[in-house]
Amino acid sequence: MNWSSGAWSRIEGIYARIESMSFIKELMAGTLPLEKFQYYMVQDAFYLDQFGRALAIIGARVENVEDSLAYIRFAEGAIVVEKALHESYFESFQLKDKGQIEPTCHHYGHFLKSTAALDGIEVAMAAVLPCFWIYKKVGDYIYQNQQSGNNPYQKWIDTYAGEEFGELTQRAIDITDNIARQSTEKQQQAMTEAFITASRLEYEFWNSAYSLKTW
Ligand SMILES: Cc1ncc(CO)c(N)n1
Repeated sequence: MNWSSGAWSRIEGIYARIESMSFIKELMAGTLPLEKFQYYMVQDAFYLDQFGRALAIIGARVENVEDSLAYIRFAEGAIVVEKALHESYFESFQLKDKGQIEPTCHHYGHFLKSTAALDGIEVAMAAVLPCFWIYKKVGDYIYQNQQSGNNPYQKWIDTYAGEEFGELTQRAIDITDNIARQSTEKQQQAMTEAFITASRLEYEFWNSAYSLKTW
């Protein structure tokens, strides 16, 4: 069995809780209060900056040149492509100022950056994987189950349910599985721990937006 299949089986409970979160249900129905989506967008702009940097660090550290290129491209994608999505949202939802980074985003972003910089490269890859994989799953879940054809958050849904994001996700899974095959049992366990932590933080990220959590 691939490392990723075993790791995903460890977060099935967390993932099931994500699908049933109020934030996700209301995003899918298009009824999520604008204030909560705005909070999410502002925090996600801070998040993507940190995620992009974590990916760039992995790209710089990984030995295989093809893998290095893949992570450098993921970093570019996180910063450029998603920023464009945010900028259009900042415009259409009248978000003027950048706001400030709140506790959950701060925690998650710094977890990713410190793991990418200081832990083994295999652990760093495992830590960033839920960012791809959970969003892909959630994007597909919403896309397949939504009822209303007139959703103000449709662009967000289409980005993550789209084929392009699916391809990036699969590439990240494959590279991480490949690294896992070259790792010891102990390293693989550390990978799984980091994968679980990041998945918990994905849950908390949406949860904090729903409750508008501040310092
Ligand atoms: C919190 C979070 N995780 C993952 C993604 C997808 O890259 C995102 N935009 N935001």
